[in-house]
Amino acid sequence: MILEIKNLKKVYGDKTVVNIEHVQIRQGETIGLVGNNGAGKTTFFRMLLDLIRPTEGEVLSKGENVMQHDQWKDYTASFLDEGFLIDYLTPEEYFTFIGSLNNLSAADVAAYLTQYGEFFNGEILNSGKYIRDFSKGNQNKVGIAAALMQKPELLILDEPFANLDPTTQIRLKKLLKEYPGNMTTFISSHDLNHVTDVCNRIILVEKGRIIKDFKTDENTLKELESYFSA
Ligand SMILES: Nc1ncnc2c1ncn2[C@@H]1O[C@H](COP(=O)(O)OP(=O)(O)OP(=O)(O)O)[C@@H](O)[C@H]1O
Repeated sequence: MILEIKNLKKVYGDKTVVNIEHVQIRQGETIGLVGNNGAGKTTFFRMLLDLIRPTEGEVLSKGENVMQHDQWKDYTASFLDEGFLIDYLTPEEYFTFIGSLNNLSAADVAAYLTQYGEFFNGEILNSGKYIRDFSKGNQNKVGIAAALMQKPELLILDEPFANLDPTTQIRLKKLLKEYPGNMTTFISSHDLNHVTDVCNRIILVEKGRIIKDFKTDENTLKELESYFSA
C-alpha cells in the first residue's frame, strides 16, 4: 500500500472542509477525485503533500507519516498550481533545475523533453520566454511535464485538464494511460468524461467527506453524471 489516510480533518473556523475517516491506496491505482467547487479536493491534496497541517489525523506514505518523514519526497511528484513553478526561469531552466533535484543530468533532461514534443505542441521549448509570460494552460503543461519527468511512483495532479485545449487534454490522457511502470496516480478533475477514462477508481467527495469510492466500469460516467445533475 502506498498511501493510507487515517481520520484526516481540516477545520477552518467553524467549518470542517476535509473529514476523511479511512482510505487506502494501493500501488498502481489511478484514482480520480471528483466533487463540486469547495468540496475540499485541493485541501486534501495539500495535506497529502504536507503543504498544510491537518487539524487531526494523519497521512501515511508507505507507512510513514508525511509530516514526520521526508523519504516520500523521493518517489512523489505533484503539480497543484502555478505556485509549483519558478516564474522567472525559462521552461528549459526550470526543467533542468527540477532534473538536478532528481539526479538527472542536463542531457537526461534534454532527452526526456524530446518525448514531450507533441504534448508541448511547439509552444514551450526554445521560446526564450520566462514561465511567467506563458498562458495558464502552457504553464500547466510545464508543471505536469516536470512532475512526470521525475518518474514518480506517486503522482498527484490537481485539475490537470483545466485550462488545456482539447487536443492537449487528449494527449495528456494518453500520456497518463500509457505511462510505463507501476505509477500510482491521484488526480482531481471536474471533467467526468476524462476522469472516468483515465482512472480505475473514483472517489467522490462532498463537503470534505467521501460519499462514494468505487472502481470504474462502463456505467461509471452515467452514474456520476446523474449524481451531479441531481
Ligand atoms: N486557508 C483557508 N482558510 C479558510 N477556508 C479555506 C482555506 N482554504 C480553503 N478553505 C475552504 O475550504 C473549502 C474547500 O476548499 P478546496 O479549495 O479544498 O476545495 P476544492 O474541492 O479544491 O474546490 P475547487 O473545485 O473549487 O477547486 C472551501 O470552502 C474553501 O473556501
